[in-house]
Formats: sequence, structure tokens, C-alpha cells
Amino acid sequence: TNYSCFSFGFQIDECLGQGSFTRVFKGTKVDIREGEEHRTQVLLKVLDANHKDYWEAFFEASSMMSQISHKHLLLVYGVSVHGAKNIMVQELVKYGALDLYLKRKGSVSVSCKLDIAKQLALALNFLDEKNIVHGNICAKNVLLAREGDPSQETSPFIKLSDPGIKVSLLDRNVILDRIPWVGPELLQDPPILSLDSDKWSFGATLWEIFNNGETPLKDWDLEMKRRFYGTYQQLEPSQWTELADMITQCMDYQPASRPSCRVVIRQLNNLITSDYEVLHASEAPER
Ligand SMILES: N#Cc1ccc(Nc2nc(N)cc(-n3ccc(CO)n3)n2)cc1
Repeated sequence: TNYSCFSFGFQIDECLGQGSFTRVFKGTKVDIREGEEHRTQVLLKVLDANHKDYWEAFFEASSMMSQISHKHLLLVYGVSVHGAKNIMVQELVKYGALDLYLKRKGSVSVSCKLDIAKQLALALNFLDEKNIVHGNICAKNVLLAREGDPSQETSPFIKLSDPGIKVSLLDRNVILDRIPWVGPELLQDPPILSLDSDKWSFGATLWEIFNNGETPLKDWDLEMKRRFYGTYQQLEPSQWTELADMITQCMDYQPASRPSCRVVIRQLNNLITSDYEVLHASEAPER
């Protein structure tokens, strides 16, 4: 793999929040090109000092993202071993993580949610075709680059973030805490991480999107979460049966029975059409 080698300096500005083993900061990347200084706003993901032994997995995640490019995949500028710190430099996506956005906004239209779901399915289909497992699909790792505004006829635009530390490297309790996003097959011994696991996580993320960013199984302890899988439970179904069916199909306890990305995209297109018809039924001319 050819690494595009360029040097850049950056400064850390403000802390924006944190992931599992990282903290995210807004920063500024400074490039010197043809003797000119270019400043770009960036997102700096810093690996926690007490998880330094994860630094290889941390860089693996970023190199996975920088080896492929797609409009719905986050752009990773590079990594820096800045002194004792392991830092991933990413494009700063304007509106940040989708779960917080949906919680804050509370009134995102169904057509926007369907559009976001379809874009996420397109990103997954791209990874699937490259036989690349993401391993951490969830609303927190879906970033909103553009808001949808039905009145302005603008549609939202999302970017899938890096997966962070590979889930199969994590302690069992950390994997348990990722229930219901993590496929049940990852709690077997040995954990089986496959493309099918991303389909399960996509189902849980659909649930988050259509529940306004609500955290599924919020405040459940690890024992209760383990039992959720142990007794083959499903998340609370939506009143919209076609959506509920799609989520249940993605969250099939048999990995091989989960629908392919192409089927998911087709089903989402059907929901979009049916939503459109319902939405505009009132305007339909009297037959
Ligand atoms: N207020 C505010 C605000 C916060 C963040 C952004 N932008 C952004 N850009 C990225 N590339 C990644 C992230 N992340 C946030 C959590 C994670 C964990 O995965 N990533 N946020 C923009 C505005």
C-alpha cells in the first residue's frame, strides 16, 4: 500500500466529547504548500493514554478508512504519533454524531430518516463489495455533514466514521456493553466477526434513527444485556410494520439469514416510495 507521505502540523482546540477509548477534539491542520500556509479545521481523535496498548488497532482502523474512499465514508487525513500521543486526524464533519443530533433535534422528518438510512446502506454495500468489515456500525459513528430541510428541499448527507478499536480485540465486558449493536455471534468463543455482523448492527442503528436517537436498552446492566441475546429477544418494534420487519430481518440471530445490502437498499426504496405516497396522498387528484 502506498502511503501518501506529507507532513502537517496541527493544533488542538476544544474537546468535543469522547468515544470508547478516545477523546475527540476540534483542531486546525496547518499545511505548508508552495511556501503558503493552508489551515483546515479538523477532528482530532486521541487514543486515551491508559489504552496505549491499543495503538496498533487504533491505527489499523484509520488505515482501513484511508485505504478506501467513498462519498459516505469519513476522510481520514492521517495519523500522528505526536510525542506520546496517538492521534487520528479526520475531516471535521459539520454537525457531528447522528445520535446526539437526533436527540437534540427531536423532529427529523421520516423522509430525512429514510434518506440517512439509505446512505448508510450504500456505505455498507460499498464495504461489503470490498469485503471489508466495519465492526462498529451505530448512530454515534454516523456523522451528519449536511442537515435535511424538507421545506428547502435539501436532503441530509452522512459520512460513516472509523470503527475505532476492532471489536474482536475488546474485553468481553466491553463487547457485552455493545449489546444490542454487536451481533450475537461475537459473544461466541471465538468471536466471529463477519460482513453479516455489520448487517445486525445496521438493524440496531435503524432502530436508533427511527427512535430519534434514543439509546436502545439504555441503563441495562451487562447481565440483563446478556439475557437479551440469551433469550433471542428483539428491540421494541416500530408501529410502521414494514420498518419493524426490516429491523427484525437485519437482527436475525442466524447471520446467514440476514438480508444482503442489495435487498436492504431495495426495501428502503420501497419504504421511501410508500412514505412518499402517504405523504402526498392528500395532494393526489380525485380519481
Ligand atoms: N457541537 C459539535 C460538533 C461535534 C463534532 C463535530 N464533528 C465531528 N467530525 C468527525 N469527523 C467526528 C466526530 N465525532 C464525534 C463523536 C465521534 C465518535 O466517533 N466522532 N465529530 C461537529 C460538531
